[in-house]
Amino acid sequence: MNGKLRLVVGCDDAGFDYKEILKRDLQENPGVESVVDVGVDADGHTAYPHIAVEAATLVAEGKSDRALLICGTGLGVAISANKVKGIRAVTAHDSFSVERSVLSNDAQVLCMGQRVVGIELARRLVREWLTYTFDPESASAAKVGAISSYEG
Ligand SMILES: O=C(CO)[C@H](O)COP(=O)(O)O
Repeated sequence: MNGKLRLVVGCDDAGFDYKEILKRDLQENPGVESVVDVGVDADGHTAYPHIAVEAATLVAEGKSDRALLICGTGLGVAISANKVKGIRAVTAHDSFSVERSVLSNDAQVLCMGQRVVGIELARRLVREWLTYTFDPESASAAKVGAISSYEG
């Protein structure tokens, strides 16, 4: 990695508007190398679990560094992404949780709900999210390792 992030974005039809806005922000962010969009598109109706698992799989396979997923609440996409081995997906709508999702949990997937959070806060939180990097030497690392130890 050259220090820039390879990202994947995805949503269901309830999260489409935010996904498009946040994708544009990410494409213009100098810290971002690439943004892959796994849908849905404007007239797409794929259910959120399929989109979330596709995005999370790209991360688990090392093809993307992180994923940003949007549905109505941010809950279903997180539950679904967490079915992919090695993935730690969180729903977060506040600054502290977004920070700790990376620094405490080494979460690679951030999920938000278009029906829950205002767009300007969502845009700010995504900007902040990009600035954090997990420290594998931190005290949190052993706890993240303990999470992984419970995976099959
Ligand atoms: O928010 C969702 C899932 O967590 C999704 O956008 C809507 O799901 P539904 O309430 O089952 O339609």
